[in-house]
Amino acid sequence: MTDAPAPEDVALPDGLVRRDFGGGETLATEGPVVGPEATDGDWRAWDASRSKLAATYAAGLDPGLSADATVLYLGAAAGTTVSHVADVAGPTYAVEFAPRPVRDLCRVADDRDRLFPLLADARKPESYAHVVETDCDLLVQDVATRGQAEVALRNRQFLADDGRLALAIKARSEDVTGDPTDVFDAVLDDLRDGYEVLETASLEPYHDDHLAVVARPR
Ligand SMILES: C[S@@+](CC[C@H](N)C(=O)[O-])C[C@H]1O[C@@H](n2cnc3c(N)ncnc32)[C@H](O)[C@@H]1O
Repeated sequence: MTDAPAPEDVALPDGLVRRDFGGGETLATEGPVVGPEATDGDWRAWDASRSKLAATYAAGLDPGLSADATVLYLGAAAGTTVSHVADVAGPTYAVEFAPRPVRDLCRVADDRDRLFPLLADARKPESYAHVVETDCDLLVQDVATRGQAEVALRNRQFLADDGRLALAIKARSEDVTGDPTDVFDAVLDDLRDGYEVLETASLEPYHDDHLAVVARPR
């Protein structure tokens, strides 16, 4: 593992910029508006307090997003974060198992021809293996559920050998009462069955008791 650089030193891919919307610099992507968010022309503010992936950048980590990357996103909810990912990346498969947010996610995808919503359980990758490309460049995981390492391991099959996993571990989803540090260590230990952990960083102050992890398949 390496020390994370300062957030402003993390190189951003084409399509992702730092921009001041009036309250200081924040990340921004260009695309159709989703819900209440600050905009400037076609630029949309990507708020770290509403997105673990944006907070991962704010923590000084490079999650491996790149222009035209093929992305599998697990735990898409109503599409807040995955909309920004699809503004930047190529084909973006968005898995969410709760029907209600998927309705909103489908509306977000209506405006984006590279975003493909999938109503599916991320613990059962066989249910979407016929749709999702293999050799994905990036696997983003933000599923607030027990067994977060196991979900990442089961979906490793979709990643290219040189792909990246950008995972947000929520301690309380694994163990409500456990010390978050112990919980993170246990999840990272399990994750190492299939991944080499490259960088980790706390997502505070944006998201309490969350750890960002960037890893690659091994
Ligand atoms: C913290 S929210 C995700 C927020 C979203 N990533 C964003 O930033 O816009 C976690 C989501 O994971 C979903 N989830 C939990 N377990 C899941 C599973 N096994 N398969 C698919 N989605 C799951 C939940 O329904 C919830 O919408």
